[in-house]
Amino acid sequence: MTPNSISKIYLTIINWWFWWWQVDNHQDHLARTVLTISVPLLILLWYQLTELYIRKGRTPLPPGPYCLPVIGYLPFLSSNLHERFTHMSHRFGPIFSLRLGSKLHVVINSVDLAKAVARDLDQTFANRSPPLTALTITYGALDIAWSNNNAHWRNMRKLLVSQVLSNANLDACAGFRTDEVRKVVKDVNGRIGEKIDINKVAFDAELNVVTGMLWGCSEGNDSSYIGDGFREVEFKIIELLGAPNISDFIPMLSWFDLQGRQREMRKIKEHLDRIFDNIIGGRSNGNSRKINGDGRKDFVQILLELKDQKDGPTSIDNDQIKALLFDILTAATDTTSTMVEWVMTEILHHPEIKTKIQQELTHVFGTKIVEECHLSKLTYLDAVIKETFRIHPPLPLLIPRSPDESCTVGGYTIPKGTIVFINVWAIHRDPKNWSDPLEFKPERFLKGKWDYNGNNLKFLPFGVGRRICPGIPLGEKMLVYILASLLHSFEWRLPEDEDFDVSDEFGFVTKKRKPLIAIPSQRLSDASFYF
Ligand code: HEM
Repeated sequence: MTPNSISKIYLTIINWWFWWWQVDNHQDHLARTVLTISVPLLILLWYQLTELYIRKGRTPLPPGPYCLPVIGYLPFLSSNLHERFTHMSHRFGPIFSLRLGSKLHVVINSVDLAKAVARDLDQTFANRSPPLTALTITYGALDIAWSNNNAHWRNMRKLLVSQVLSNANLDACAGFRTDEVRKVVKDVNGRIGEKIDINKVAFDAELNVVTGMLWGCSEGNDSSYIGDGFREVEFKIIELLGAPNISDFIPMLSWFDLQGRQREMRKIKEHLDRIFDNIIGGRSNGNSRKINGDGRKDFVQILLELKDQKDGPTSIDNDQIKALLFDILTAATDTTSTMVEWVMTEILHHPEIKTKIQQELTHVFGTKIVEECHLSKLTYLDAVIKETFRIHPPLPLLIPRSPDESCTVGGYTIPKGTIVFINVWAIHRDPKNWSDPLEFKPERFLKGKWDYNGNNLKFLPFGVGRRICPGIPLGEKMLVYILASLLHSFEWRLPEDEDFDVSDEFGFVTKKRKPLIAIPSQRLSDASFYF
């Protein structure tokens, strides 16, 4: 049946219905009322019976709450999705499903089932199902994070890992990190006794390191391209990526963009587009192609050369370059600064832990400034960072995955195209996995071997399987370097009027609800280390 004939039938029924209601016949009154109520009920019953019939003999869907027709469970979701899902897992079990609008969602809340999805069926569950805001900002999922598991994704990920995040390149770019972290120490020293937004300090440092690695210049530099206010732009992007959008759940409404989310994201995309066009345009004018001081090409240069090899197996186009630059900038900055803020919050909340970290720092660096080459000796600080990741994973539901065929997990069917969350927040706080899970005890990470590579499925702050974060080596280095420098060079205290607050706010990156503001004082006796 064509859509045209369906709409004709639909219009005829509506016309007939209205005509009947307008007939002034009192005998029809009761019949009309009964029919008006019973027709929707019959449709609902028919829908449920059809579902039952289709599913007869098949493994059932995971259990879950009752969902309303059309809108599903949407009206009952609270804003802190990670907490809500964790509560629901206590009621429905380690795997449950819910329909949001017309889309089926499944939430995985246990180590065993996370293993089934991200290890045993890793290949099947390697697709994404990007929300419309993500499609808008990534040129239609041409980036890495939102792309499906295909040749393009493999090519982009390989490029990032081999050209930006390889040990050789990270070693070669050590100068960027040293310069930026020293700049942080100098800037903070210039604001002794003042209130400092810790997230901003860390964000700017990470942004400068990453732009340095990508196109050789940092913010505040004439040729940084990024300009002021990138942090605010990025916060807006993260907000839009995590905010529920009716258009995603009820696709027939997407055309109207009722909440204006796609419109807002399109504006941001135009802004970023201009920045990336400037960078690419600047290089395309022949002689201004950028080579780093030591003779190595920076990442933009490598990408442009690949672009020149038109139709080659690894050639890429302008939009793909921009999507990749977008991914790296946003994936690296907000996560790292959010974690620096959480770690500093927990440390200020636990003075005995701060003392232990500073003793370790004094033991390793004496009264001198922190050097990157000795960071691996900071085992206690490393344990504190890991414990903070356990309690406050910045992506508590990771990035949702989607199976490319129907499959069975934990005895339940997960249909092709379902949106699947791995609830790392629940796994990190499950008493089956951790003793006293709500207590902040870094010592638990001093025993045994813990890393961020998803080897132990009780601890997954960077994800697991083939979609695991490729930025672990850079993220880890920057976190330890910034934190060690802030804590070795300065004493920190909260402003008098500030209460401790460890509450979070769910988002694509889940941040502290209230930004951490702290006041520094000098800690090193030799003032020359601050300049
Ligand atoms: C503290 C720092 C960071 C944290 C906590 C973090 C966390 C994560 C998480 C949880 C994921 C999703 C993994 C999954 O779905 O299983 C992810 C994906 C990703 N991250 Fe990171 N990340 C950090 C730093 C970085 C850095 C520095 C980069 C790059 C320079 C980066 C690039 C990416 C990319 C490209 C993806 C998508 C991977 C894919 O879908 O194949 N991240 N990250």
